[in-house]
Amino acid sequence: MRALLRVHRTQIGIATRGYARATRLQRSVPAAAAPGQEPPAEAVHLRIHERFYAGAAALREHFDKRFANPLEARADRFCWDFWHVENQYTLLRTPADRFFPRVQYEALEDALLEFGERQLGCRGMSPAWVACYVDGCRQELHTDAPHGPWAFVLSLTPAQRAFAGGDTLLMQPHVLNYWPSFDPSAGLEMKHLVTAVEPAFNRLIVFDPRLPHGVRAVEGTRDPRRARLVVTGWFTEPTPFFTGALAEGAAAQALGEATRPLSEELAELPPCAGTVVVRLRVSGATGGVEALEWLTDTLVPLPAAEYSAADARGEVFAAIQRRLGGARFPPCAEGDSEVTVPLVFE
Ligand SMILES: O=C(O)CCC(=O)C(=O)O
Ligand SMILES: [Fe+2]
Repeated sequence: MRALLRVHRTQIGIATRGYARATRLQRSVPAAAAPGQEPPAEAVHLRIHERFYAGAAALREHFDKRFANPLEARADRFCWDFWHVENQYTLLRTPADRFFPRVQYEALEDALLEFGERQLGCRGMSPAWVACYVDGCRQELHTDAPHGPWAFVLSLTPAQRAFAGGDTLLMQPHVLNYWPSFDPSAGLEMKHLVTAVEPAFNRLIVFDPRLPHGVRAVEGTRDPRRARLVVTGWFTEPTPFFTGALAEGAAAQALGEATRPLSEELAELPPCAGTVVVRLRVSGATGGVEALEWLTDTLVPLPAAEYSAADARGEVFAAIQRRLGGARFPPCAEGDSEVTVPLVFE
């Protein structure tokens, strides 16, 4: 057994935040996860969801109408900020809530919020941008670490692409920890260092904005109607929430009793940074946790002399599994519940 020497700045995001009852999600409780589901072997920093939004074509139509005739000086064409930071960002952008009609924007925001809550344990999102990339527009590598645990990019780019470039570029995690796996016999090229995701229409990309990322320069069209068009923002406020039969106060108290010792235990484990979201399936009959479902995991071990990266993650996940898997909620005759718990390590 290794000695657990290091104390680090682990913080469980639940200590300071309110509990949320996600009533509107109750109808969509998914099938039970397998009991004792194994923790993820590796962090996942990028998720891609095709055909994300049922209203994507209507958003596109709104854009197309506004820019249909370049000879028409409609007031609502005058909306873009040409955002240029030398050698860093060049694009057209405008706040999405002012660009789209209110009802359309709110429906999009609802879909994103529901996704964020259900899939990422995030209850909020930043105000979204609409961004348009004509010839020469790009974003050079950067990170958006403070903005929230996940960035999103929803593409409204025409399916028939009239330009080259425009991919979202995300540095592969191994590049940030290069030397342990360095192989002097192998050369590496762009595709080995960076993951490129094309802006396919209605594709939602969700990624860990701590990883250096950017947008490959668009080449080939100066027409906004044929350009790369995306809605972007960040999911924020990782907060526990529950669905099902449990009463809010009882759930909060029981969860607190499990997370307090977990927090203390994690503070003694090797330092890690990232967000782990786990969903507990709670039996109404017994109040016990029947299954843990690992929703997301961007946990990266920080260098610690006495731990390998795999050991560090293993210890952390074992502690979470033990403490949260052993949580006891009050039995509840009305049925089962789900408790979604984001754990923020910083
Ligand atoms: O549009 C993209 O693919 C990425 C956007 C981005 O990284 C940003 O706006 O900070
Ligand atoms: Fe970014």
